[in-house]
Amino acid sequence: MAVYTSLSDSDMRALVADYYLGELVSFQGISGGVENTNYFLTTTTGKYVVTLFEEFELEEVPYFLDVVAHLKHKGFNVPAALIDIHGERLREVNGRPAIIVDCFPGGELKSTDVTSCRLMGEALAKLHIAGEDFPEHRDSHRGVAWWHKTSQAIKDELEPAQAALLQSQIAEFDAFIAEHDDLPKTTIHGDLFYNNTLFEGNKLSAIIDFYNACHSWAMYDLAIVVNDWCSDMSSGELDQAKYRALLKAYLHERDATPEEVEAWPYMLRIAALRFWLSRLEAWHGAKHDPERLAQQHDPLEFQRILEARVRFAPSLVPSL
Ligand SMILES: Nc1ncnc2c1ncn2[C@@H]1O[C@H](COP(=O)(O)OP(=O)(O)O)[C@@H](O)[C@H]1O
Ligand SMILES: N[C@@H](CCOP(=O)(O)O)C(=O)O
Repeated sequence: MAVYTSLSDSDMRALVADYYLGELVSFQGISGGVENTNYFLTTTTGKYVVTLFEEFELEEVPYFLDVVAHLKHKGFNVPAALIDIHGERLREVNGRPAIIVDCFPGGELKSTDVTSCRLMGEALAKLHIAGEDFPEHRDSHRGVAWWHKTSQAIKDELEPAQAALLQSQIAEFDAFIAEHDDLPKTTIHGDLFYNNTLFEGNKLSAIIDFYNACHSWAMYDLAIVVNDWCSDMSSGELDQAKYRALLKAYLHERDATPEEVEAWPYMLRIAALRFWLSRLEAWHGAKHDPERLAQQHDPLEFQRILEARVRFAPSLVPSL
């Protein structure tokens, strides 16, 4: 279970007393996520989620809270931090930065289908348009500099063919992006896997977990979404019906420029590489701790997706 920082009953009571949330009724650690500690919290006024940030220090968190506040202001169902009795939205709890947000209705999808892919494509395009005028521009903490550093640091742990694949893909992307530094950017989610959405029946009820948000290429974010929502995880291959539904809905809301069409195959590959690498890093970091290792996502899934996109990367537009 991904509860890295445990909260006792008295910790939680003290926390709740600092908000206008009535009395504590119950709380329970949330399994599922791997980055932060999350608790479901029930009080006499409703249901909430407490998040303790495990990867960021206090001063790094406001950017992410600002992104969510911006999108909420524009009408998206996203988890904005609640304000406490001191007028603050961010505090430290047991040494970690912490927030409380509303708990949204709905549940995680067990798997994606054509309908959910269509809804995601439409919502993602609207998110990208809404993020264009967000004034804070933060680079990704798992962006170009990170994948250079991490691929170097981890290469000796890999099979020679894996290390060669990583290096060749990074070099190919570097060469492409050096010639295309004006590719459209916006505020992106950066980790919009289907387990970061909630659905009520056939309705997308919320988008959560904005802690990989950054200012980056819209096509990179779209590729992150496509690789997770539209891939067969056992082979890495794209499900063409889901893929077409997601792209058609996205492009209906937001036109792609010719440069974005050209960038698309590179983005599919580098987006796969980014998650292969973060999973490899987490896997190797946890390998001496069986409990933590058991919580990690399988790196091989994204190696297979990358290999599949190297074999065949579809174009953005003629697929419709
Ligand atoms: N605001 C929320 N409303 C409802 N469920 C939530 C909310 N925030 C998190 N969850 C649940 O907790 C799980 C883990 O949260 P997530 O933010 O993905 O964790 P992590 O930051 O570790 O990736 C989600 O998959 C979802 O089921
Ligand atoms: N989506 C990433 C992992 C991000 O962490 P999570 O806590 O949202 O699962 C992946 O699948 O590698």
